[in-house]
Formats: sequence, structure tokens, C-alpha cells
Amino acid sequence: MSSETPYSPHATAENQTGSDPVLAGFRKSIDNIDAALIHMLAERFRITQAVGAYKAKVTLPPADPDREKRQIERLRQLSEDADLDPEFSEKFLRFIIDEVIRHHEKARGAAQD
Ligand SMILES: O=C(O)C(=O)C[C@]1(C(=O)O)C=C[C@@H](O)C=C1
Repeated sequence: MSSETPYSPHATAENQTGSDPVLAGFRKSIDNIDAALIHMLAERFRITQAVGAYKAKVTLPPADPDREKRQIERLRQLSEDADLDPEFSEKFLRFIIDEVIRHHEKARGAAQD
């Protein structure tokens, strides 16, 4: 915030970064990272959609708890190595997998119709 701008907790991004090129630079990078995350998530859900259709076809259960255990172990280790909170990573993966399982269950329901 510039010295002549009065403090406002609800200032818009435009008027904060307009006067602060350092913050604008950081935010440009954050926006690129967020876009990459969205594209990676879209790709992950594209492949899990195929997995769900396959599992429904060959009548495999939607969830595989042993596989999930191995994924969580692996991501926790990767997180520690990358200085990322492993608890956060586990919660994040759990959130995604739970959504995938919901999609798999729907696919199984549709295959039974
Ligand atoms: O690998 C599978 O069997 C999947 O269905 C994918 C996936 C995942 O999203 O990674 C989802 C549900 C399973 O419980 C385990 C893993």
C-alpha cells in the first residue's frame, strides 16, 4: 500500500497491486501456479473418470484402501522432503480421493441401470 492510500481491509486487488509492483510480481507467479494446479487436477480427474468406468465394467469396488494407504505414505514422504506440511498433503489427497470415490460410485450406479 502506498503511503498516501488510507488503510482499507477491503481494498481490491487492482488498487493494492496498482501501486505495488513487488506484490503484483508475486501475484503473477501465484496466478500461474494456481492455473497449473487447476490443469493438473483436471487431468487427474480425466484419468480417474476412465478408472471409474473401467472399475464399473469389470465390477471392481470403487475404493481401494490399500492403494490409498500407499499413496498417502508416498505423498507424506514427498512432502517432508519438499518442506511441505505432510498433514496438509494427506488432507488434500484425502479430499481429492473422496471426490473420486464419489464419482466411481456414481459410475457404478449408472452401469447397473
Ligand atoms: O487407483 C484406483 O484404484 C483409483 O480408483 C484411483 C484412486 C485415486 O484417486 O488415486 C481413487 C480411489 C481408490 O480408493 C484409490 C485411488
